[in-house]
Amino acid sequence: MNDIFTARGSMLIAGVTVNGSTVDIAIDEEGMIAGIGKDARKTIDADIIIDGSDRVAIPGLVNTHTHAAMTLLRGYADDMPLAEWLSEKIWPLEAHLSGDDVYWGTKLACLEMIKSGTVAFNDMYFFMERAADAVDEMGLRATLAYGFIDLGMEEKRAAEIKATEALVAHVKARKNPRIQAAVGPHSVYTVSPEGLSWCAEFAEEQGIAVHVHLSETEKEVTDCVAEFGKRPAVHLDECGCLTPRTVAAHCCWLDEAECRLLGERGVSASHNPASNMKLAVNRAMPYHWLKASGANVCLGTDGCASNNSLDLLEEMKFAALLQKFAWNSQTLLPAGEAVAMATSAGARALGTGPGTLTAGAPADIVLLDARAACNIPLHNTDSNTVYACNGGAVMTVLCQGRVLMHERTVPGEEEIVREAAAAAQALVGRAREA
Ligand SMILES: C[C@H]1O[C@@H](n2cnc3c(O)ncnc32)[C@H](O)[C@@H]1O
Ligand SMILES: [Zn+2]
Repeated sequence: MNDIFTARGSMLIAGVTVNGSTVDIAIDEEGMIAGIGKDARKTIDADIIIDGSDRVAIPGLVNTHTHAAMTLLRGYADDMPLAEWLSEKIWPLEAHLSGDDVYWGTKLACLEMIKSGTVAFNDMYFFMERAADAVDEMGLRATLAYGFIDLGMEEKRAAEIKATEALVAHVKARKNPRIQAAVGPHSVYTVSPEGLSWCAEFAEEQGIAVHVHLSETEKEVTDCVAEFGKRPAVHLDECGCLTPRTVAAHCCWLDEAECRLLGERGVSASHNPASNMKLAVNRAMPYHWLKASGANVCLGTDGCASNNSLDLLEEMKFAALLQKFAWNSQTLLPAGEAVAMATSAGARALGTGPGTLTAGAPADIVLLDARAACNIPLHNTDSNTVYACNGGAVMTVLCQGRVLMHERTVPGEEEIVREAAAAAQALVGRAREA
């Protein structure tokens, strides 16, 4: 079994179920899908064969908003409103974070994401050079942003600019095609207009993404209107932060005009339903307005302190249910659209390919257990994937044709669990002593 993690060459996933049909998926030496269909095995001379019988293949899932290393803060502070949660619990603990914490926290996040079918994620946090080490070793794709927070202070802004420039230079120097840098202005309530404008200009100059929280709570909107005389999306736009390279997380309290603005600017809007419900932000993303506007609506989990897991299969169900419930519409966000949010829309947001199982696409593939109770009967793959299954049904995960998990085994799992648990305990200990 170990060979499959290190073996390189062409690969065949034989006799796997895709959208109700039994097909082969051929993968070339570059990790691209060479062919998919009944005759796909003829397109390559496979070095490795994975038995796809009793498996359902779906595209790899893409988590478009998280703070990966917050796995270490899982369960540390629950059942609180966002402003108090951040200022009284999360930020005081994060003040004691070390680079090693971020390394082990991100390794744990990668492990959890792989185990639940995620192949790519959009991350915003601190000590991101160490997050890059973790991603490198775990084999997923990631877009990494330093969480830029200047709180309106010029001195702090200079430090945040330095940290952002350093991360971008570091990621570019690594030359790992799976890892990209982004600029991460945290939000309109933690970053000054000068800071937001610098982030927008630097991202444009570097040709990289902008990752920002937007309109998560009603307080964010009322405070923004009181301070700047405009709503958050308009404010971000005037600072240059709304572009086709932007991923805006949450978007709960956008009005209809702001949704149109996001559509006009080609923004990706990341829906994070579990975090929004847990923090009781009291309004669901207006998916119907964003969809009508042409914005690219994708899916995220947010961090493990507000979710408290990183399972996009669960998140698809939360999204489909929350939209129906909040907007009183049984037809809103059907299963097929929820799958597209977590796959093709996510891949578009992060620029990682089409996010589909098609010839010429990167072989980012998840094999679900077709014999698991959640897949019996298999009338409709999208329905079972969204409404019945969770990450426990994921058996095998490939990213760019490389096997990251097979038959639920991920290399190095025991060490990651042990070291991440120790890091979390030591972090809380340091904060208590301070
Ligand atoms: C990068 C910083 O962002 C913080 N964070 C984590 N979750 C959220 C959220 O839902 N809204 C706003 N900010 C959040 C994280 O703790 C870091 O400090
Ligand atoms: Zn967040």
